[in-house]
Amino acid sequence: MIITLTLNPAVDKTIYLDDFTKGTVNRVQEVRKDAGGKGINVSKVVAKLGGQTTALGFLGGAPGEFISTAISDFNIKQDFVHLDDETRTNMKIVDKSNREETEVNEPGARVNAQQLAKLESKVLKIATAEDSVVLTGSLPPGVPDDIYADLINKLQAKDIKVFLDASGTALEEGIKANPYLIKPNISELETLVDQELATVEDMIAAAEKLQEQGIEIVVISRGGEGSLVVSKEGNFKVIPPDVEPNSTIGAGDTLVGALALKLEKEASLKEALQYATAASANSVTQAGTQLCKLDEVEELLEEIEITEL
Ligand SMILES: Nc1ncnc2c1ncn2[C@@H]1O[C@H](COP(=O)(O)OP(=O)(O)O)[C@@H](O)[C@H]1O
Ligand SMILES: O=P(O)(O)OC[C@H]1O[C@](O)(COP(=O)(O)O)[C@@H](O)[C@@H]1O
Repeated sequence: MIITLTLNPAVDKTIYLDDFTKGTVNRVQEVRKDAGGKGINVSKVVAKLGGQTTALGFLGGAPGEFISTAISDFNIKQDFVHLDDETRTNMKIVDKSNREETEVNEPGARVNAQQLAKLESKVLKIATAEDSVVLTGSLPPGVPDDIYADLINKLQAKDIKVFLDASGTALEEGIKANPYLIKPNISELETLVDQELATVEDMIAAAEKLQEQGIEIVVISRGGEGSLVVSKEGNFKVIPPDVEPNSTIGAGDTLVGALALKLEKEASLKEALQYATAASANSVTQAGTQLCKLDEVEELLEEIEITEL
């Protein structure tokens, strides 16, 4: 089973308008609300692709209830710690005139030490060596920067595979515990290695350093250009098909969720990359944070190009 941990869930409110202009009144044409936050999206992807998943994390107030109800419709098991403060709402602005996306993410509901300890004991109790755990997303106020490193150490001591997708200090601290797989995008990787990465060679070299340190698989996501992957099974360049984008929010979570699902089912890394790239390409064609659809993902499989580097 794929267990996800979302310390900072969000209701994703996506608004669509023409010619979004800062510093003036903008009139919205369409609005949609989705249950979001990185781990919750990963669970949605796993469930949509037919896998078993449990979502853990913190939820609070009416937005928390919205998320809980929405994900129960997706056949996702859930075991959240409830907070007094409200779960955040993140605004996603899609300008239809140029397809530009602007994200405005709130800091999230504050978590205290007792609530964090309760969540930590849940994940350590539920997860077994047959499971993979996905730790992902920003840290809400009150959570220490080394939380992911601490959890990775404890979970990996139980032979559990841990996937980490985070940014900034949470990622920098988290990789010290050498998770099984990380999925930085280019800017996250540049911050991590403190270096501009202009070419594919630079990106691969940066990922190889992380792999030598002990991370088994480094997937560098590159938006519409696909991904570069460094692993013991080889290094790969993966190119998605051209698709008509609607909202790219959640594409990274889709890549991670589909990879976790396929790798758990003992697909080769190359097969898992093909499937996850089809899933994330399909995800960008859907409105808001709806993510992918199984039948449409299967239709895209033959269009994925994978080259061994
Ligand atoms: N415009 C696009 N067309 C096709 N696939 C895309 C597009 N944008 C993103 N993807 C797929 O989604 C993956 C993750 O997207 P990316 O934007 O890099 O992640 P993140 O949202 O984490 O920054 C990419 O590696 C790619 O496979
Ligand atoms: O925890 P963060 O970094 O603020 O990100 C949360 C946001 O990221 C998302 O999970 C989307 O992430 P990706 O576009 O990177 O896949 C949204 O659902 C959510 O609003």
